[in-house]
Amino acid sequence: MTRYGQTRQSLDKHSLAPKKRFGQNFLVNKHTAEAIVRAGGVDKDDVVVEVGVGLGALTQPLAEQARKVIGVEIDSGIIRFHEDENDLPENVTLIHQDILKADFRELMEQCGGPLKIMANLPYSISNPFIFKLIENRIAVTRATIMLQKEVAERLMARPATKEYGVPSVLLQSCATIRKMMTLKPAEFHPRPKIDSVVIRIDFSHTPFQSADGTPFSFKYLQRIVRTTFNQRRKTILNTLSGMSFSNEEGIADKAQAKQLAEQAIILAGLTPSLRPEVLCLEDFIRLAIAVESLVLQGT
Ligand SMILES: C[S@@+](CC[C@H](N)C(=O)[O-])C[C@H]1O[C@@H](n2cnc3c(N)ncnc32)[C@H](O)[C@@H]1O
Repeated sequence: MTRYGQTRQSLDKHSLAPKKRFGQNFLVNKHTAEAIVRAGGVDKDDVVVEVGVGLGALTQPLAEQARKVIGVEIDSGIIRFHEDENDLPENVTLIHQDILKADFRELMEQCGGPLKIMANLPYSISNPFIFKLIENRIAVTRATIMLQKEVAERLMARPATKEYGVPSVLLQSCATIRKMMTLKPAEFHPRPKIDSVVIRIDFSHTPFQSADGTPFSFKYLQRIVRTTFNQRRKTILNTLSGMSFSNEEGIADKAQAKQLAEQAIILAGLTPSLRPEVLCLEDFIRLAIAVESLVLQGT
C-alpha cells in the first residue's frame, strides 16, 4: 500500500478526519519526509522538538536521526491515535499542548539546551509561531519548517517587494533564512491548494548590532518596524510621528513625537518621504538606534 493509502487507512481506522482548524495536511511520502529531516541537519546527539506530530510522518525519520524527539501536538484525537497504536519509537515523547502556549524555557530544560525545532506548520499558526520564535530566539538554535509558499516568501522577502513586511525585517534581523525545498500539493493528504516550501532558520546569538558595530535594542527595532508597516502606504515621517511612547520615555505630546521622528530620520540618514517598504534592515536598525538615543537624551 502507498503511504497515501496508509494515511487514509490510519485515519479511517480511528474515525479521524483531517481537521481544517488545526491545518491538518499530512505528509504522505516517506522519501519526502526523510529529505525534510536531512534538510534540518539533525545530528545523532540532538534532541529535536517537533511541532504538530500528526500521524508521525516526520516523527519516524526524525527519531532515527536524533537522540530524542519531543513532539508537541494540539489535537487530542491524534494523541489518542498514538496511544492506541503505540506506533512511535521509544525515543519520542509526546506532549499534548498548543505550541503557541508552550513555555520555551521549560522545553529547553527538557531538551538540555537551546532548541532545534522541526515542523510542518499549519497555515493558521504560521505568523504567530514565527513571532513566538523571534520572541524566544535565545532559546532556539535552528528551526526547519514547512510553510505555505507565500508565507515563506514573506519571511525571505527583500525591500521594495509586496511581500516585504514586519515578519521579513524582524526575522532577518536575528536569523539567517534558507530555502531548502519546494513541495507540491500531491505530497499531502488532503491536498492543499498551493505549493509548500521548507525553510531553515538559523538564529544568531550574538548581541544585536548594526553593520558598523553599534549596539541596538531589538525592542525599538520591533516598535519602529510595526509602527511604520502598520500603514505601509504612508511616509515614515507620518507614521513615526504617531508612534506611542510610555510615560518613562518622556515624550509628552504629539508635537514632541513629531520632532523626535524628524530628528531620528535625519540622524539615520534617511528621507522623511520614504515609505517603509523601501527601507532595508540596516535602515531600520539606524532608525532604531536614532530613536533610542533621542529618547535617552530627552530629545
Ligand atoms: C500540517 S499537519 C502536519 C502533521 C505531520 N507533521 C506531517 O507532516 O504529516 C500540522 C499538525 O500540527 C498540529 N497542530 C496544529 N496547530 C497546533 C498547535 N497550535 N500546537 C501544536 N500542534 C498543532 C495539527 O493537529 C497537525 O497534526
